[in-house]
Amino acid sequence: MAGDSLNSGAGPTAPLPVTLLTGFLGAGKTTLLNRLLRQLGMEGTAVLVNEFGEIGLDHLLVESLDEEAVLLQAGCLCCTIRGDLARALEGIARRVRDGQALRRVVIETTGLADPLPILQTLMADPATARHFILDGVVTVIDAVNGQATLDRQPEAVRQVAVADRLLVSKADLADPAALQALRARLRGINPTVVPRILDAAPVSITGLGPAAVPQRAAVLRDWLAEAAVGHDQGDHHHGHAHGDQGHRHGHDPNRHDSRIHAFALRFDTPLPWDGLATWLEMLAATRSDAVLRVKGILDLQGQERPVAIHGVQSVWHAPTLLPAWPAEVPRQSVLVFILRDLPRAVIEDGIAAFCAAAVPTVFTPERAASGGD
Ligand SMILES: Nc1nc2c(ncn2[C@@H]2O[C@H](COP(=O)(O)OP(=O)(O)OP(=O)(O)O)[C@@H](O)[C@H]2O)c(=O)[nH]1
Repeated sequence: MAGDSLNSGAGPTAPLPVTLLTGFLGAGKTTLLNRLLRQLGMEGTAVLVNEFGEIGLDHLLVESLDEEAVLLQAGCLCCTIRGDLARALEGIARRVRDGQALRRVVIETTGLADPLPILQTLMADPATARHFILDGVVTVIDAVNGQATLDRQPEAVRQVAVADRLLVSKADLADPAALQALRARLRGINPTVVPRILDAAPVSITGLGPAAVPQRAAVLRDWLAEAAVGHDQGDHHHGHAHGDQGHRHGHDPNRHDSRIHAFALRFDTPLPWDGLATWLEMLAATRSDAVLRVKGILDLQGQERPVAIHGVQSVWHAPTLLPAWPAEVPRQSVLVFILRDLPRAVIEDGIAAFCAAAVPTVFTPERAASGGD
């Protein structure tokens, strides 16, 4: 069963992918959603809209949703979320059982929402985790107000930090220098994602993996390439799991961002599942306050296929075996960490120590599901 530990239970069958669409108040989430819902491939999208305040209006502003839009009860999604969101998703699962051709869910959060409790609900609630899988977190940042929002609002920084895709809106209203400064700041908070400007070009908010269980090699290739961007920010290449101990801490010039940082680690030789899983579980159990999100594609000892893992604070989704390594991508593990007040060296040293001490084992999903031996 998902939601307990990294070694617990097999994944659900054919779960509906869920995209979390965040961004601060007025950033342009609804505008983007309206545009996306008209795009090919977005048919069968159920939209959950959450609002802050007495009267919800956004669901009226989201066009072309018909019966598929569900307005979550007024109230801050991150505060009152667990029951409401789980119930709303349960309703969607019921509709699918009744034969409605729903293919994905988009949750548009209130601008004030902290995305983490929402992610936790998706993964920790057993019934929810059976029917749904997190596809990705998409965060919209307003090019005009983004900097000021990040200065003032810690939740906006968290929205950027945990994002799988960063989309900058209102670039048409911002001057180029300001836009550049904003992009640099976003890269500082989350160097594992390349911010994209929202312009007339087609944009996708789906298949962001690894949580999406990418079935297409192209998705996996793009994810690995983008996550590797984290190396620009003082990362280094790990020759092997217990290799180089050298490291640099991310130096963030923005004081309001400085508690949260994201980086990617890369390992060229196959990792021992037991050592890595034990370390990650221990980390999540003891420092769930500091571990906002972990995601990765792994090359594991004794396993020919890539394995996707992802966790939010102390909650882990069951590891997923992906179809194959794309031909043109070097086989290597990429692990992305989004941390608060936890030095990168703690992660690097912990992984190195646990992997060095691990007895070589063969990873299989069944073995991971049974908790190891
Ligand atoms: N010029 C310009 N205006 C935009 C752009 N994106 C959104 N807007 C405008 O910004 C305003 C807010 O956009 P919404 O899509 O309602 O923003 P939101 O994030 O859903 O807002 P809340 O639900 O209040 O958090 C609207 O007036 C949009 O027309 C953009 O790229 N350029």
